[in-house]
Amino acid sequence: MLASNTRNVFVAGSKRPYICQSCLRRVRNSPLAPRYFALNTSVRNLQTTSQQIAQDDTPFRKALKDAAKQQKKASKGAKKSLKAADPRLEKWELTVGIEIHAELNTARKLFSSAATSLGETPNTHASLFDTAFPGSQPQFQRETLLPALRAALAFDCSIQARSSFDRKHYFYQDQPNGYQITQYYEPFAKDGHLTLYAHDFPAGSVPEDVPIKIGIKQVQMEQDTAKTVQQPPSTHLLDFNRVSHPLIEIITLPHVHDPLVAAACVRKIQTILKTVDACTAGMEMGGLRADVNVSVRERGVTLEEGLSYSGVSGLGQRTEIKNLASVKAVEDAIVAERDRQIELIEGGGAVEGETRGWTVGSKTTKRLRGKEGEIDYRYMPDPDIAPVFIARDLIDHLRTNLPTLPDRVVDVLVGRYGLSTKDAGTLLSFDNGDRLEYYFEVTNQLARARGVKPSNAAFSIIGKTVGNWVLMELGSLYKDEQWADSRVPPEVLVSIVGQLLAKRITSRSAKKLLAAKFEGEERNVEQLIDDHNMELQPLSPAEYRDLAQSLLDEKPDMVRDIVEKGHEKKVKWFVGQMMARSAEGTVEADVAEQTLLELLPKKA
Ligand SMILES: Nc1ncnc2c1ncn2[C@@H]1O[C@H](COP(=O)(O)OP(=O)(O)OP(=O)(O)O)[C@@H](O)[C@H]1O
Ligand SMILES: [Mg+2]
Ligand SMILES: [Mg+2]
Repeated sequence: MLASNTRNVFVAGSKRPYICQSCLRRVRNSPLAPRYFALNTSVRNLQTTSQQIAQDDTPFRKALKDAAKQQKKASKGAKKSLKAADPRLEKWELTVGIEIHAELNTARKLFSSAATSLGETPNTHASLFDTAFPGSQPQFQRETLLPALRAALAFDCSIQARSSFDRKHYFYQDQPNGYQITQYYEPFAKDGHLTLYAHDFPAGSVPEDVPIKIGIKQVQMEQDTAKTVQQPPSTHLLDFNRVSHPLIEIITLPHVHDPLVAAACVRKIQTILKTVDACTAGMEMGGLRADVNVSVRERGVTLEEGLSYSGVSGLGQRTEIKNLASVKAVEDAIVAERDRQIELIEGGGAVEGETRGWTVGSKTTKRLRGKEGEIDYRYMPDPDIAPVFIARDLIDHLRTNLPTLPDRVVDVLVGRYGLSTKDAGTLLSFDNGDRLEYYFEVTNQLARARGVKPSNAAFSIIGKTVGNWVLMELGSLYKDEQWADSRVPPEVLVSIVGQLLAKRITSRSAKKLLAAKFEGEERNVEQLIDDHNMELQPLSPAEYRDLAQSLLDEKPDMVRDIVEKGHEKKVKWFVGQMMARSAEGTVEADVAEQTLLELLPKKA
């Protein structure tokens, strides 16, 4: 039916057939156009319901989120044992190389003018070429290069003036052409790097040898595959919306020697891609997938017959763990595979070149196929796609207009916004950059409202205060929940922190206001302050002193602990008591603390 609606014509001067666009539209709009393709294991059961797959899409995303949550829980207990020093690691060195596949943020597919899709009705965003209709031809969409180039520039790659596309053959239901179009012989970007600093690691797990530089061998463009949705027991539904969505593959050199460094590396790549607006979504939404290649070798022993990869020699035999969908999975899979390989070698065995899989929450990687089962991809230049030439002025323009990269953002957060390096790193790594954007929005709005310029010293006081509220106070409200700006919009936090800085309310009142707005309170902040009589009516200095003194007199033991044993935290307990025992809006924590410190006896 499709064939009778379609005319293949040749454009003058070109040997390439192309599909007439009006035919294409007619076919797409035809009630006979299939909405999705479904096959069971015997490829018999072709079905045509569109709602079904749309419904299946939701649980898939939910499953990803649930898996991430479960994993977070499971990892809490495992954390300690990961960090405990393993004596075997003094003998064996781990080596890891990472391949990251990231969906580019583009309007069109890589080789057709079909629009890319983000959860739309299945099989509504695919051209004839995308579904490998006989005679259809690729039409490289030049603008898909732009996010790819921004990403490669952010990794300091050398952009190649000429690059080209190749066919990588393998047969699977999600690959309608029977080959994937990728860049094997001439990728568009080579020889980049990524540097990891202290702020790229969670507090408490910063390696001693930071900064760590990891080479990036190349960045290449390629097509994504169709999405398969399982319908047990034996049906697989295919959604071609994703097929030929432009991807980049970022390939690191085998320069990583620690699972935590691999995790930081993936996290940072994700943050950089988001910063330069190259990627549609983070790992949690399936927009980024990682393969890790793992080997071990004995320290201090030169492996004469060791393997080489792109100038790095003396390596142990690698195995590859495919399709990891979270940073934690990257870390855990590497630990499990490293330990498996060491055990195998120490037991007299040898590591085999294999492709392995990893399931969230499991303790070991699982063999998928061995060397003998490796596919011969039969790479060949794609004869239907002309080479790509990238002009120097385009590269210069993109480089000049690249958004500020994360390392520079950390410098600014520390230098201008007054945050600690740790808080700056935390802000940067949370919620795929959304919390950082929120922080900037609140701080800048608040500074404008108070007439404070970024060059002014008072700016960093505002920056520090907002940092505390965004990370600590809001952080504790969100706990395990997904971050969403809309819960407490920036202007609401601006209003709460503004009232606090203007000394119109105490920090206790501010926390109550924040919690109320977080829970969906509809009245605005001003109204709530009025309705609940929260406006600060500060005690006089004499009233502060009387209150503080009466509390100190009640607890002589605690006073002794503070004065003689230096238990400074107990001062905070007194501050809390002063606030608890007075009316809302009468005691400010910092004035209370100051009064207590003045009244505490001095050490003899
Ligand atoms: N001995 C080794 N130990 C650890 N990592 C290695 C070793 N040899 C190569 N690697 C890493 O393996 C990865 C190889 O990726 P590359 O895309 O070049 O090839 P591939 O994995 O064979 O191809 P495909 O894209 O089909 O998976 C790189 O990240 C590289 O650093
Ligand atoms: Mg690869
Ligand atoms: Mg690989």
